Amino acid sequence: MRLPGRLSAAIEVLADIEKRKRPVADALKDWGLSHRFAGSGDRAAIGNIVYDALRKKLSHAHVARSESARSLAFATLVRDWGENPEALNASFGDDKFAPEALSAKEIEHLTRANALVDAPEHVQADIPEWAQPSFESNFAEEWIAEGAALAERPPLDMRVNTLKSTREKVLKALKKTGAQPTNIATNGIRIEAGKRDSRTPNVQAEEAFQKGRFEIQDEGSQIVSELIFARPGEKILDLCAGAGGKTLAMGDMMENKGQLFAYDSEKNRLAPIWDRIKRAGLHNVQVRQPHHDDPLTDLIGAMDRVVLDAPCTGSGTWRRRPDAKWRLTKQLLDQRLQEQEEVLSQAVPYVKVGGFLVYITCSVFPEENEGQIYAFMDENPNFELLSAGEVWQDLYGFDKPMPWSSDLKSVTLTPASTNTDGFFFSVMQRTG
Ligand SMILES: C[S@@+](CC[C@H](N)C(=O)[O-])C[C@H]1O[C@@H](n2cnc3c(N)ncnc32)[C@H](O)[C@@H]1O
Repeated sequence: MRLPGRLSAAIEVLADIEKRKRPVADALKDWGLSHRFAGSGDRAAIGNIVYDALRKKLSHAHVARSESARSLAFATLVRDWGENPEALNASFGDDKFAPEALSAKEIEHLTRANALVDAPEHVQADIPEWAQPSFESNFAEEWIAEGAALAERPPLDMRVNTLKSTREKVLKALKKTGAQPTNIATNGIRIEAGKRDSRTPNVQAEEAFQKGRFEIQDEGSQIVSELIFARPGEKILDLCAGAGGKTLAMGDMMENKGQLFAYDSEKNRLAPIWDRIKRAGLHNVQVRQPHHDDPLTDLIGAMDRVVLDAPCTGSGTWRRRPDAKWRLTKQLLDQRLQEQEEVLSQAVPYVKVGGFLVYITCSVFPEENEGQIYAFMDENPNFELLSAGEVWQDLYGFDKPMPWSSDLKSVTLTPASTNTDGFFFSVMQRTG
């Protein structure tokens, strides 16, 4: 397929997503199944147009003066991919798969200079209007830039498993992909986001991945995992372990010594963890599944650290899941806040006196972050907020990009500040 056919396909998929309110991955998969002639390059290019269109849905619609699937797709090509509208029209001439050519009016809109100057601020930031107060309170005058950075394409990040390899060796194995060391995370590797129709390399097909020498993990997630400061020999409960991204990173930091307990209230979420543990060569992880008898009673009062990678809105990952950005509602945020309160109080009994409670989210909303831990400490005066700064300086020194911090203790990573996904990290010590 050439670009005109790919553009038509992207318009079809975007219309399907809008009409049936379905996740983008499902809509793309269905399109692929019903168009088996399309090659992997076509699918990647169509996916890129669809994801880019959704990332900047509001600003594209403002510029194009229409929210239609057609307008979003064309705006993506002109604003993000640098296509010239007249040249696009000319390329449609002999292509039977091309969409209808752009009208003079459409071209006028798409090429208007400074088209976002008169746009409402949340449109400039490409975030839902209801989320504006949260962004403003978190990021002050930087909030539009922070929103806009969450609307860019993300890189592909990997964490080297030091139990099995070194960063140098994995970099060598992935040389042809253009992989480079990450800027902040100690053992991270990054393949920068491509432009236009470029394909992300399938690193999971590499021998180094199959042999457990690296895992896919965003650099922000790697950084918060390092900040947990898991030490060899400790006992640590990962209470919201899910598929085990943080579990694996902690296991590596613990050098396979001590005991890690991985639990999640949703059995299905734990499903990938066994394979991942095995591939990583970890021997010190016990997976505990939900059970009608409490599966964690033996851990009460015994944990050096309890890690809460809490259920959250995922607003820090909007670059990767732009459709979730538009599906999120204030009601869903309120639901997550309730779950976070519950999981925080659930964690308390397992933390030994002198031990640490780590609270992490992949959200940039202060309600889910500082709001939760300060409310928790009001209720639990035997927990004291520590500064993540010291560990940060030990690990990364002073010359790396710095995260946001409203209290100089907890930290918020963002695409605009640390060039990572958005993450919140805080650590509290149990004093009594
Ligand atoms: C952000 S995800 C965890 C991601 C995972 N730690 C990783 O790094 O791949 C949050 C997880 O918390 C789980 N969860 C929600 N409420 C919980 C609860 N009360 N107790 C334990 N797990 C819970 C969810 O099922 C979900 O898998």
